[in-house]
Amino acid sequence: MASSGQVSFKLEDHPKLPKGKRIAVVVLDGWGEYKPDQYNCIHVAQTPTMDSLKQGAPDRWRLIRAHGNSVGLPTEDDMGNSEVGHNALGAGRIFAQGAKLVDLALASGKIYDGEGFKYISESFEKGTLHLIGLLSDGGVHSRLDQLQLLLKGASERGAKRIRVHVLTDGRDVLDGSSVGFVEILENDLAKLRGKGVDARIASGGGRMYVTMDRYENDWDVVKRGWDAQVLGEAPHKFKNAIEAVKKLRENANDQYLPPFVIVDDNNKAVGPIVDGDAVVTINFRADRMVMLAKALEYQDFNKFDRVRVPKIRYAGMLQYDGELKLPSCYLVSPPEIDRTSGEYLVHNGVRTFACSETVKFGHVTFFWNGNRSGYFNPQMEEYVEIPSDVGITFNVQPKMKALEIGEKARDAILSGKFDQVRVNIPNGDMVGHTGDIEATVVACKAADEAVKMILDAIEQVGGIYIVTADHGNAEDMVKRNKSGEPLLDKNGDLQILTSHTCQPVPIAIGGPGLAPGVRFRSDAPNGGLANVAATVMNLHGFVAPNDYETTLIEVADN
Ligand SMILES: O=C(O)[C@H](O)COP(=O)(O)O
Ligand SMILES: [Mn+2]
Ligand SMILES: [Mn+2]
Repeated sequence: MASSGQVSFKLEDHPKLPKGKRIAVVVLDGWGEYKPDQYNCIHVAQTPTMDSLKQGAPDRWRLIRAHGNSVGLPTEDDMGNSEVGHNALGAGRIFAQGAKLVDLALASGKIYDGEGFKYISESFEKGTLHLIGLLSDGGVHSRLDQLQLLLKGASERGAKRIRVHVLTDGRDVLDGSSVGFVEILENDLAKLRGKGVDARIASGGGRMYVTMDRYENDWDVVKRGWDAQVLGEAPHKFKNAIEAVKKLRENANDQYLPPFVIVDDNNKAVGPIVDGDAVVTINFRADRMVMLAKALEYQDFNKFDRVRVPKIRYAGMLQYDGELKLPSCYLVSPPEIDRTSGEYLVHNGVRTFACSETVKFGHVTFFWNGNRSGYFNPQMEEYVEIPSDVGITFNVQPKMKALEIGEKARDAILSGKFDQVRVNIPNGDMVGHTGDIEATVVACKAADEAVKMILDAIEQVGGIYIVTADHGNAEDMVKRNKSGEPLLDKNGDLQILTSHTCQPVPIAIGGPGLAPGVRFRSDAPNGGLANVAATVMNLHGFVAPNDYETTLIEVADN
């Protein structure tokens, strides 16, 4: 049996469950369970397939935890997200995630002792330190308090000139909150200036329009950021970032603010990135920083014309891709997510097909495999990416590519070439993030239709399905007070929730191939996403490794 290093990947046979079943693993992105009211788009939408799973078999449907400590986040107030959710689903264990690792490194001061910080600090004497990243307290990609600590720590350790390139959020936090975050940052920078550090905001833009694209869906997004951050060029110029964000918000929401640069009295950008500077991308989460990391680090790069490629010392907050070793320098070591279920299964003869559309493709591949790009074994795996629509907000096309994903999965199941067919269906999440309730209802219906296609195929081949989600989103579209009542803003308008939630997510198993007596255990009430991998391994006829979180199922004797 193949093994890597000291690790044996051989799995024990399950004492009761057979091998060789075709299994569909369906992840509905952003599909939580919440009380049925008009702001619960999953409830409002027609979702007969998901409804039937819930109503049909009480011991084969349950809820599992998908937020906070159950996915390795710092606190129980942290909502789940795709990275930590798919990591837990794929790896079967709970790893302290980037958010937590950065917290610890900042609290202990170890962040400043590492190679990454030493490397960038060589630029502090003569160059500028640039910090680029998402400015919010969402805790999904980055956190404001971490940026604040880093600003303080770097200036105390010799950074004399600092430029911050902000990406406004409104997706993991309320739309409109960007102004407040910029104010807090400006305040901190003013304090640093009081101490003799030349610290300023240099550029900005909304995260979905500037810099934070993912999975190479639209390089123009990264180019817009490059132009502003590196070249100091943008269609909008302001003397002051608070004024910039307030003004640009008149025509766009936080996620989509156009790029701007801050200029001096001579209309000259105050902080382009030049030779000798240091750059840190402050996001800890990988997917939406990898593209910029490539642009900053790669000599050979042809995704857009960089015009000028400054010789910089660049470090990521974390290393974003363990396989590509990108970026090569980083401030905090990423979680070491090893021996994922995907790796075990290919070593045990399970042929795998994984598919989503571009915006979620890396979720069922890269995140699922522990932030690792590529195949474990190309002979055993096929990953299919359906191109996402480009340049639109997904409330315009709420059906997205759900049916295409359903078709690809169906064909893969019927082909007989695969033992596991794994998909992510993005609609509830991607449309939920737009805050458009009507469109999110359409999105949920489309996702449900895709699930039906997959379940029908499983029915035809006598297979097994396992349907779950990575975190909540579409099940609650408003901000609420402690008793669950929707909150209004100062104009009396509903406060729309564009972000994820802390709600649990459903998990259902079934299909004609499910052995009689298989049911969810009643003694794992706190089960979460990390328990799914052992469950899937069981359904493939194997016992999960000892250190995996326990399985959710048992086989009752009939
Ligand atoms: O990156 C995003 O789109 C959001 O910040 C989080 O959404 P995801 O975790 O579902 O990808
Ligand atoms: Mn997600
Ligand atoms: Mn999301």
